[in-house]
Amino acid sequence: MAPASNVLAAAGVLIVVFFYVIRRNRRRSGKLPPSPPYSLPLLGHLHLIGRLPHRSLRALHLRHGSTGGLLLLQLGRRRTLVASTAAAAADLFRSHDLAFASRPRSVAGDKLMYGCRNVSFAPYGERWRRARKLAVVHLLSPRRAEAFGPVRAAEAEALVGRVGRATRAGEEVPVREVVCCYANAAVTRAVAGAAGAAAERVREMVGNSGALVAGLQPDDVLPDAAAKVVRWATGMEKRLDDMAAVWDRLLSEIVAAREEKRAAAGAGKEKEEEDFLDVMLRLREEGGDNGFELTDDHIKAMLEDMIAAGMVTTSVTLEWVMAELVANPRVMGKVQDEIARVVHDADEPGISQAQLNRMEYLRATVKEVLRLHPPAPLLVPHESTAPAVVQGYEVPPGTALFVNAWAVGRDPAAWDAPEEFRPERFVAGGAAAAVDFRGTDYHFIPFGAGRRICPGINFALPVVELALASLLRHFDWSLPAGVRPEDLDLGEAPGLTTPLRVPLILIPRCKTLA
Ligand code: HEM
Repeated sequence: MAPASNVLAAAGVLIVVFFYVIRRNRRRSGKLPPSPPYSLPLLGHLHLIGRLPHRSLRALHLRHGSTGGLLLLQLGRRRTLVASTAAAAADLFRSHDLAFASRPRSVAGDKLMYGCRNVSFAPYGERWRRARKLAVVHLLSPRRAEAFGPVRAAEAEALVGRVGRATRAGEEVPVREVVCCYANAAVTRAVAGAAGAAAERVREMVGNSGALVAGLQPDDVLPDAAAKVVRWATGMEKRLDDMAAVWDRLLSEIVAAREEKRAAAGAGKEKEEEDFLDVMLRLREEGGDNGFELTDDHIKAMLEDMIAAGMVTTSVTLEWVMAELVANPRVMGKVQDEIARVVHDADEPGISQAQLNRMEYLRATVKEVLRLHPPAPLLVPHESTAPAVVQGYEVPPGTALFVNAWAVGRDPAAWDAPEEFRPERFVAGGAAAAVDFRGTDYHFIPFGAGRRICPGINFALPVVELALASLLRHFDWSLPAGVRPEDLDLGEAPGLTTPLRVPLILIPRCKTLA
């Protein structure tokens, strides 16, 4: 063949290959959910995510997402599907829950939670199922939540006492600190019986660990070996190892002290008096819980998981409720009137669960806060283990999933006046009176939905409601001099959970205490 025809033939082949590649890419990208156009080598779309990922992701969805509410991002090495509308959340939880029921691997989770031998970060499978069942049956069921009533009542009384002392001393109250102390004590006592100095150490550890798992980690972005080098070079590896060692010392001490006490007490406690640690030790002595292996590491991982998952979320919720109430004095007045109507005997020391159940407006207020400020705005990341076709788009296995509960709670297709703080929508006669957060109303998912829905709802609600009713029954609350409600900064701090950016400081005035 002559050289000129060689060149022509080669050009022809190139043109055919070129058009084949273009067509194939078009066909493939036609099937994948839409993505923002600009992606950088290694980083992918990471440069488009700001300090508050739930806000960045909603902004990206509005510019580049599908009309159904899906967006596909490449976040470093992780292909990530983002669901930002109620319709997308409904489709995922209703039709693809099993495919997306796992968790992406996290080195911080591995190191801090004994190789993910806990519930929250465990990959989907038999081990996760058994660990979750253990926690639900023995700590988080409605019956167990009721049994912990006296612990909650004692801690609510301590909370009122603490605020009362500040009031008498004419001091401002750092709301985050007092509600953290309360939530820590209420959760830690039910989980591990720890009180006083041990509970204080636990509180400090939970705070420090939160900072280490917040934000994007090197292993989210880089291949394993490169991520390890970055963790080592930045000191992250050492910080994680040190933190894991301190947690392990603390949890080992708590477990050993309890084993000693149980051995000394002989037959042990009545079953109703047991905390979660007692139950796990008893089950181990009896030969395990239905095949779930209860090694020391499993027990410590479960304790740490329940304490961390329960304490931060409930205290973050309480601080947000107090912030929204001082920003909306009309709502605060209505909640206080309701409490006064239900608890009319001033000499009654505490507030019973039956009384809390009659406080419809207080419950609606907590719901409205969870709609606007879900403590975990992107839930906990999920990961798919099987291919799925979601709203006609192909999503390959191994894709991480962020469900933006914060954006879903503000979806204008699902909520009237979504940006307004209006608890009335949740009371009888309101547009959302029948809407609940237990996983069937997909436009209201502060606890998630589907298989990985928070199992702690029954435990969390009385903790939050009792503290709130006690704080509002005994005190009037106002902002420090010179700060007007409209000046209050209602921005979030970044992290897996998002407290207020600026810790809330309030002035209480005693209503009922001598
Ligand atoms: C207001 C309080 C709370 C909120 C808003 C909340 C929210 C959440 C959310 C969004 C998830 C992730 C759901 C998902 O991945 O789709 C979760 C998981 C979890 N929560 Fe909660 N939570 C709260 C209280 C609690 C409490 C008190 C406990 C236990 C004492 C608890 C234990 C857990 C556990 C163990 C998981 C992991 C479930 C799994 O992966 O299977 N939570 N929670």
